[in-house]
Amino acid sequence: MGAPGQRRVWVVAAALIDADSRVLVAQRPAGKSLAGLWEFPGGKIEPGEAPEAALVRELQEELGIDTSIACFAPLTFASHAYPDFHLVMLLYACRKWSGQIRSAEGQAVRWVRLPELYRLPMPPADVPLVGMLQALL
Ligand SMILES: Nc1nc2c([nH]c(=O)n2[C@@H]2O[C@H](COP(=O)(O)OP(=O)(O)OP(=O)(O)O)[C@@H](O)[C@H]2O)c(=O)[nH]1
Repeated sequence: MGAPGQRRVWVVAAALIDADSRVLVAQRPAGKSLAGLWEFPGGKIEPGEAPEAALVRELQEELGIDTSIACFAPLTFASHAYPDFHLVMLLYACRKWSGQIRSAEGQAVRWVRLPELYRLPMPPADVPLVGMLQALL
């Protein structure tokens, strides 16, 4: 459990799923926390922002795609104590978007099948989420 009074950080992320049941992951860039690990695209919810609105914004900023609230199905969440903050991350499944996926912020992105996702190094908060994704696919 997180220490009492530990900073809580709210994050939204998407498991983008293509027609071949592959999932998109992005690599955290050098210089950031958890650099080199593969994560679901997304980011922090801003104060006063609805989670789904934050996800629409993050997917546009990071991948250049357009989504809407109707595209997101709640999948699962992570609640994980990092040394300096407690992460609560809402993960949505998304099979529908418009526009061509491109890495707008220079992150490496990859489409992976489930067995490969189990092998990729991911942030510790993400590890339990992969099993939930497997149940969906
Ligand atoms: N987008 C995303 N963030 C994740 C995942 N797993 C996970 O632990 N996180 C954490 O959630 C936070 C997301 O913040 P962010 O993406 O908006 O900001 P950031 O890279 O600048 O993070 P930083 O402030 O830690 O450097 C980061 O601390 C990141 O390490 C994930 O699968 N996707």
